Amino acid sequence: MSADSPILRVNDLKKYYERSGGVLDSVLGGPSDVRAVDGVDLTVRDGETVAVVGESGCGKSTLARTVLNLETVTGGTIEFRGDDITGLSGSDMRPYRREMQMVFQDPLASLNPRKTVRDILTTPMAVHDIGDSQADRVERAKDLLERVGLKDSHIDRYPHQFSGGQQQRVGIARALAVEPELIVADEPVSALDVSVQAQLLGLLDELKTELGLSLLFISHDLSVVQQVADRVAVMYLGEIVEVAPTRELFANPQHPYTQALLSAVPRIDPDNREDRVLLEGTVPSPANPPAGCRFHTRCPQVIPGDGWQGSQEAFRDAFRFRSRVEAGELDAEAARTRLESEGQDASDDAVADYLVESSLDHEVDALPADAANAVTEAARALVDDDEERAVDVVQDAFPSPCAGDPPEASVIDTDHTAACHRLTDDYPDTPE
Ligand SMILES: Nc1ncnc2c1ncn2[C@@H]1O[C@H](COP(=O)(O)OP(=O)(O)OP(=O)(O)O)[C@@H](O)[C@H]1O
Repeated sequence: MSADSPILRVNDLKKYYERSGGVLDSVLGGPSDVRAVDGVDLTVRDGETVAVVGESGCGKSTLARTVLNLETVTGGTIEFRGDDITGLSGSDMRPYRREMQMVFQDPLASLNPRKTVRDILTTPMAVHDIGDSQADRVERAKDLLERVGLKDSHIDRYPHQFSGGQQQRVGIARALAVEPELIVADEPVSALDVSVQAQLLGLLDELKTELGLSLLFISHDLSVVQQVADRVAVMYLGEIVEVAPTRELFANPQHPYTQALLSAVPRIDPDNREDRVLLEGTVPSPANPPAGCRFHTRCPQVIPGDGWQGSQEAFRDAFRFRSRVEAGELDAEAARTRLESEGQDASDDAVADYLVESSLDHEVDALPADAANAVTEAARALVDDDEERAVDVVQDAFPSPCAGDPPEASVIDTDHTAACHRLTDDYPDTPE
């Protein structure tokens, strides 16, 4: 191991889950893998807390587990202090298991209900030859309990005899029992009340400083991340889209996804609510991620193709329509049933109009004339049950470079990179 190397470095890390082929898969030409983590580069330096944030389903937990070799790696490498530990298991992984410990989201589920805290803390010590005797290990366990804010007299309690916050303290003590260098904490406070969260975040920070620990901290909650992290990596659909020192990320977010996540945090900049960016819809399936920039289907700043005559807002509206057609979300028959049940005109023209009106934020007339025609034509194709033509029409009418090549990471500042086409020279800011 080299002391100069970062404690953890992952390079182009991939974790794909195989999907078993169902009926739908055979129709669609075979199952595609779930690309939960898809080419992640990430470094944790000595004594640093790096947070990974993103919405549910972005692959954060999979990244945490894969880094610890708790999942089989599909591709890429994991280095601990410069040693390649990719794919190690059993006795080869054992020395590293001691150095890299995990704290889980649900403390109760992660603690054996039939064991006392004494067993929970001393067993891993015995496994890793820590302590000269069982008596020594028990003394260490008592010290640990005090260190995490519990009492040494708690040593003979069972997990269910503690509150949620206390259980998580036991979970942290267990991780510390083997004197690790790195803790990977997966949503360690999200199951707890806000006041308890604050206490535990304070504890983690104290322990980090006292023990010189490094932390990889997984969270969906940016207000939590702001309190604990030195650097933040923003994850979307299996990829890291932006990395920056925490203060820099909050002050100067560059990726539209980061901007949207930040604007949804109630505590940040409450006087500036008009800047709020709505993050629409949910994360697309990692079995079939969008081409190009994976965020483009939800991105408020999706770049118009050459020749677009309208505003950015109008393009966003038209592009959202395109994405919904591509995703098969516009159901002409359901629209017809609805119109019929409401006693309204349910002719083909009326159904097409309904599909258009219910999918656009603004009146269709607010689009440039060609675009309005394309939207109407695609809706008519859907009414005619010709989805393929509808997709062709919207793709021809509303091209975007964001749906082409994936964006490369641009360097914004020291330690700050973001991967968005808008940040490259090829696509300077489009005027509103
Ligand atoms: N064992 C598995 N088999 C198949 N797919 C999986 C498996 N584990 C996770 N996935 C899929 O991988 C993707 C990423 O999941 P993951 O739990 O890592 O995301 P996350 O960002 O941690 O979300 P959450 O906060 O909800 O746990 C999801 O689409 C999930 O359904």
